[in-house]
Amino acid sequence: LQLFHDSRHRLPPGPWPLPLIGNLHQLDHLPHRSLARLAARHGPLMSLRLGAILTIVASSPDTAREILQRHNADIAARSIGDSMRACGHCERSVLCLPPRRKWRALRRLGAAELFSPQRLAATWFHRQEAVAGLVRRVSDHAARGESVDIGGAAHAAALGLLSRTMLSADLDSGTAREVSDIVDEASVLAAGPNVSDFFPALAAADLQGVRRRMARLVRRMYAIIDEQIERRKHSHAAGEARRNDLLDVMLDKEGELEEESTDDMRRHHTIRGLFTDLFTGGETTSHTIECALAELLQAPNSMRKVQEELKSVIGTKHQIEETDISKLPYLQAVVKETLRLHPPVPLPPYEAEATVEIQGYTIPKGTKVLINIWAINRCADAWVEPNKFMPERFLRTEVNFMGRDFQLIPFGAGRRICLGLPLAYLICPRRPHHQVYRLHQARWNNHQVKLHQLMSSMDQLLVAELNNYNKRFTKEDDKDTPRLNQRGELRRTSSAWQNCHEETYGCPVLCGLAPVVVLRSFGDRVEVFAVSVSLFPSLGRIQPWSAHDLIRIPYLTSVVQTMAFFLACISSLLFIFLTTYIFQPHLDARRRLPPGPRRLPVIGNLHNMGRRNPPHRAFARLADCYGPLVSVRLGGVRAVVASSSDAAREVLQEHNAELAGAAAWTRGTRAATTPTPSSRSRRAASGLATEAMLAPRRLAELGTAREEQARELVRGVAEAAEAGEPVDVARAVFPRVAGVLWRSMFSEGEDGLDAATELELGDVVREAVVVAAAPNLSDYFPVLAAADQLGVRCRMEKLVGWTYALIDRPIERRRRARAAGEPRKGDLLDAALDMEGGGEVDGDDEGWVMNQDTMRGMFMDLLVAGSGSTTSTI
Ligand code: HEM
Repeated sequence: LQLFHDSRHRLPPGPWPLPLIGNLHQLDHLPHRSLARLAARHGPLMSLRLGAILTIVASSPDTAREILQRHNADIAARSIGDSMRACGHCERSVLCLPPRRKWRALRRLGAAELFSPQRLAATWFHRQEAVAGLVRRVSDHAARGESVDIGGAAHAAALGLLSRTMLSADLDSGTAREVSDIVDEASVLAAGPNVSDFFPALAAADLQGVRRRMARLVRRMYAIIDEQIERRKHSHAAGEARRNDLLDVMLDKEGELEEESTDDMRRHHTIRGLFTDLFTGGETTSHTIECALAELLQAPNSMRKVQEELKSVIGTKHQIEETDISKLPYLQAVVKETLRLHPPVPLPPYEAEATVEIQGYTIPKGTKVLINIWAINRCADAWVEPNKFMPERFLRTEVNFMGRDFQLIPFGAGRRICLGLPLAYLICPRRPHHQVYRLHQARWNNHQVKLHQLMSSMDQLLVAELNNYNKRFTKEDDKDTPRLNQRGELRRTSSAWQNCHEETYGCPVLCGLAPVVVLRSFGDRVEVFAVSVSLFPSLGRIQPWSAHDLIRIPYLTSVVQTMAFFLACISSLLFIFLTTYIFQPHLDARRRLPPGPRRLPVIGNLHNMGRRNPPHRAFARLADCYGPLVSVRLGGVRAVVASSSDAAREVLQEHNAELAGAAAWTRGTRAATTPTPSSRSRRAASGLATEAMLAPRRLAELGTAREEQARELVRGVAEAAEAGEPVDVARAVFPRVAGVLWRSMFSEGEDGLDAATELELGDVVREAVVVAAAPNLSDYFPVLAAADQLGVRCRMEKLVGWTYALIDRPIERRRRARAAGEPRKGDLLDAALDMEGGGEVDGDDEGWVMNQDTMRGMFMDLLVAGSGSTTSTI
């Protein structure tokens, strides 16, 4: 139904979604790449359904400009992943907050206290120290001929730098390691696919446990930040000098930024939120440094040019100043080219806060909007050989990443452009050049840099996971099984493996959905490939996984397994549903039912009903073949049709006591607001109606009103006939009949029901008759009734609601008149009000009470049944 709903909007083009999963099957472990491939086929503004979420993806500089510049006022809110809701973090995170007062205040604070030119100038020595420490570490390793985990070292240095800038102090080594681990794990959790993000209705269940794991990390991070806050408060209390850093400023402004709270999770929540975001920002910087070095190691020419530039500008100087950066154009070009090819945030997610039109297409309010920075930065129209690492391209162009040139937006653009851009701008160019310079001096042999050592420290987690797979899927005592050790190196346990060039692991679990990990060894070099065998064809192909991609294996698996679990649940339900309907005809055949046509599985005899003829005619034809008492199966409902006077007498006279219940198949149209009438309450209501409305005395009293209505009807028809116009008899008769019934029930004339309302009442009652008589899937398959696929109950509810509101008016007026002591009118309404509160409550479902609801139901039934049948007779 959602897909049907989408097709009615003028959405941008996109791949055809499957029911339930939408286009999820077309995404693989690197969604920005899969989306870029799809965009090449469907265009730079593309719509998809990711599970239940309508998503628009912008993949070209022009579409990004439209969204982040022209429509930025309407598309500036974040689409928040479920993991970010852990411990309410999204309510205090500048990353997630909607673009309103608090978000503006936090951004202003960050911009003024951390990233303003004055602040950055005042804190240059912190950066100098952090970089010097990193360089020392790298050169020590290099001097000893040891390999270095550059990602881990760069991340530690970035965190050190951030803590010095925010807290004017280093975190102790244990805490720094813990923060680094938390940030690593949190980034993986937040970036990994999560079923809750694609099916928000399931979010409460947190099926993959992502929110739970994130909550543990957030709580730990908040505890570390709280510790720093407490320390600072003690130092203030002890009269130590203020440091005027971000923490001091935020403590001063805490009163303005948050309400006082005694709740432990809400204390200092603004400081906790902002500091957590800023610590997380450090990861992007180390990722960039790592990628720049990885690219340089694979491009000897570029490496040589950087080294020569450094030699000529820096010479024998041991320390490099920030002012030197402007004299190093080639190094700057290397950083820009790295950010172009490897943006650390490739798909920032937004949400449309209003419906907007872009390039003639509609983006409805509430849609998720993804800016595919990865695809935009590689746009073939903007760049020559877009996938090649060519820093030289930036020596010839003024293009910059400050958010104005939309062909290069690694930091995003518009109102939500990266908050840390000024800092990142200063530290990114410095680090690679320090490292390259030192590596060169120490004659570091780049053969020693193994692929996995360039991974960030996140890969430890992956290695543990891979080992888990190995343990689970291979025999523990199998000596031939190569294992990855904790440092990510392959342990070769036998000579057989030494000679083997390819080995495959994995075993099919749950519908064959487990990943198969393939390790290839070429002499010294190890490459890791993964193949995922799944129900989804696009996941089934073999894909080479680079070191960076490797981390995604467990996450891809978890989402695929969760999806598989759901598919298994849904297919089981479908299986039960189908088998029930398939076997029902066989069960029927074993009972001594009246004769009837052969039933088909699932639909039973629905096909015998014909598409055009009304059911009574179809049943009459069946009676000609099978006799006056025919048994049929209408979907899931068994029915017996009586078609002769004898059969009717047996049903309506002899067995009337047992066969007087309402047909089961009226369930689908029964509006939720209508109380289910028990047979006793129905009997009571019909007794009341016969006595108070249809008694000869009462009918005689209303004779004049009926005659007046008939005269008006004839007058209307005659006028139309004179003018030569056709007359819709049903439309003319319905309001008259409904009007007569209204007067009989409530004794109200023009004063109670004016001509316009009478006409509307006629239309509503007429529509209710049509809706109730139309075929409805819910009547034939009661298990589907809750879903109301054809929307029949929903339509009926609207009509019933309108009529109930109308019926309430005379009831209210009469209550007031009776309270004021006005004389009784002796009509059905008076009789019903006399009985109010009375009834027969005997505990079982046969009990009933006369109350407002019973009255509404009774009056509505009389209106629909009375006017429907009378009009069709006329
Ligand atoms: C190479 C370094 C970095 C890159 C490439 C980068 C990239 C990005 C990108 C693409 C966004 C999303 C922008 C959008 O939604 O349009 C972002 C947001 C953000 N970044 Fe960075 N970033 C880097 C470094 C940093 C650093 C060092 C910090 C802080 C210490 C930081 C803090 C933030 C914050 C707080 C936001 C959220 C802004 C908001 O939603 O209002 N970033 N970054």
